[in-house]
Amino acid sequence: MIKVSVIGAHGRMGRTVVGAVDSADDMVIAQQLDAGDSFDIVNSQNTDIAVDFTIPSVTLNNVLELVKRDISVVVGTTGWTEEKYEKIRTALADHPEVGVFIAPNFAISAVLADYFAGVAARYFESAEVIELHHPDKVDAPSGTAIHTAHTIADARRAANLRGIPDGTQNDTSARGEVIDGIHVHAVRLRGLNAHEEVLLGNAGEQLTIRADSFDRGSFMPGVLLAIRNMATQSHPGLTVGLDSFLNL
Ligand SMILES: NC(=O)C1=CN([C@@H]2O[C@H](COP(=O)(O)OP(=O)(O)OC[C@H]3O[C@@H](n4cnc5c(N)ncnc54)[C@H](OP(=O)(O)O)[C@@H]3O)[C@@H](O)[C@H]2O)C=CC1
Ligand SMILES: O=C(O)C1=N[C@H](C(=O)O)C[C@H](O)C1
Repeated sequence: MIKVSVIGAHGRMGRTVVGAVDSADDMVIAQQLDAGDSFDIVNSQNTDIAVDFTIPSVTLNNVLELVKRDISVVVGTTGWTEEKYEKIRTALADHPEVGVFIAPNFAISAVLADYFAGVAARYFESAEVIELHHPDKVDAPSGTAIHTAHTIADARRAANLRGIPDGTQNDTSARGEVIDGIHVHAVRLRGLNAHEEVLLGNAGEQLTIRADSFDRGSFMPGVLLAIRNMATQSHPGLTVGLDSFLNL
């Protein structure tokens, strides 16, 4: 049995992960931690894999605490930057057996939308990303949309595409946040869960790639896949993105 400790266990995703692990034949819940709880109850004897679904401002420290305890981690929390990844790589250098896996999105629909956006982006003059979420989300734009913007930008660079046409001359705040040259727009609406649209345009044509997660159960197959891969295969170091485990 894979012993799984959940950090952020009382949150929306944490509760869903606890339920999914409880229902899995090959896993058992070890410890459940939430805000204010000490990491001292988590150790490499009682925990094979820790799963972190907390908040962007604390997740790096949580991961560093777990690495220090020689525990591999699956992370779904958002808010990651290259600087934060580097801090994890540095910490992992002293723990060569330990792995940290971070996924901006565990839903297969979102992972494929990001992948398809990377395939399509080189063929279109214009590209923009719209993410739509429940209004209780603390960060904007979503981690997924930031990742997709970088995917599109990488594809455009590889294809030597020029800048995206945009004649806007007045205050550009209505044009969303520009991430790696790609405009990203965030909608918060009661009734929504997690949704993303990638709009790609040429003269006279448009391709829309859309992924919808209607409930948090959509993330669970990906979370369980990541736990199993991290527990049963050797994945030392830092791995980012569920596509790493999907043979795309
Ligand atoms: N990768 C993916 O597929 C997905 C990622 N997410 C991301 O996961 C994260 C969590 O989302 P969600 O569950 O909706 O958020 P919630 O706010 O519902 O849950 C976060 C939980 O973490 C707790 N928490 C806060 N600080 C700490 C700490 N230092 N140690 C342990 N627990 C702490 C919070 O407690 P308290 O409320 O008391 O502060 C809360 O219970 C977000 O970043 C979200 O974007 C969400 C869905 C899918
Ligand atoms: O907060 C959420 O709900 C979600 N957060 C992640 C993100 O910011 O991309 C993943 C998914 O969109 C749900």
